[in-house]
Amino acid sequence: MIARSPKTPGWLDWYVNPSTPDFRLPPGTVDAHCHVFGPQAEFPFAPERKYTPCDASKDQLFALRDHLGVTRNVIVQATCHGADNSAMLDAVRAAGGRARGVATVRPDIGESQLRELDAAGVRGVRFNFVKRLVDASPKEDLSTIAKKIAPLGWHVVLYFEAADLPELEGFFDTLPVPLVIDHMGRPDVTKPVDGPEFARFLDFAGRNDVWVKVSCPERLTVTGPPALDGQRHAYTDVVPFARRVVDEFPDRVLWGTDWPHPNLKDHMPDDGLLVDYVPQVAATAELRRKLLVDNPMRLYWPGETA
Ligand SMILES: O=C(O)c1cc(C(=O)O)oc(=O)c1
Repeated sequence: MIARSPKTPGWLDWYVNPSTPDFRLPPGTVDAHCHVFGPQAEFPFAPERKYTPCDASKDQLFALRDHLGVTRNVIVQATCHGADNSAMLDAVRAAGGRARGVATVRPDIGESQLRELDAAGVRGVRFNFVKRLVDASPKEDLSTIAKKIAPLGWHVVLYFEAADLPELEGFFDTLPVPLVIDHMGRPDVTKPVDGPEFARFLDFAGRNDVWVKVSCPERLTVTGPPALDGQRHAYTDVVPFARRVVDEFPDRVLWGTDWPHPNLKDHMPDDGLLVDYVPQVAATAELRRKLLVDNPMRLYWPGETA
């Protein structure tokens, strides 16, 4: 019997019964950033984790996928599972080709283990620099991992805060694989969209083989509103930032729900509203097709048709 840990105080569970979005996702849409948590009784959380979440199982993720009209998922290893990828892999395998995974691995991982992950559907590893989520990994270890995954054609998913980009950028430039940036590099949306901090991010994102997820308006918003109670156009302060990224890099942007939304303390988004956010940031049908279908297919299912 596995001892169950209580949730982190103040933890908000994912939104039950999300609304049906007004915006209909195009067929073949990929939710390119979501997670599973446990269930804890089957897949215990890592001892080194910084939070203990609620359970968020693969079946609950697949139910959300079907409700929203999503076709495929990219399931990103959540930090609460450390480098034990079992829950993520179990979900990817169960999706029968309709999911890919992004793993967390240690630098001593062997080639055969990497090949096993690849066969299961993993296409990248995640490097996390957000201090409230992980203890810092030595850069040499991350470089070792990047070198090991390069022959598989994988990429590195980077999660960092905008304020840390100047210090990290030089290191990112040394990584020999495509880079995928979580949550738009977490801009401070109280700063101007044409100000120096976001300009620096756009400059970095403009390099070859850098992809950007225009995800997590619910996490980046300052003014909100939380957009419950029938509001359909939520998170308006984040829209100009995401729109700018979509307009500048239409062929290298990705969208995801971030379900089950770890560590949100003030409100839990209705995932239906996160779908209705899409047409606000991708203004034309062509931009939306690239963001939702063509780009993630090229990165995660190359050679397959949506
Ligand atoms: O901002 C966060 O708290 C967060 C955490 C995790 C994780 O714990 O893996 O993933 C995310 O995409 C976002």
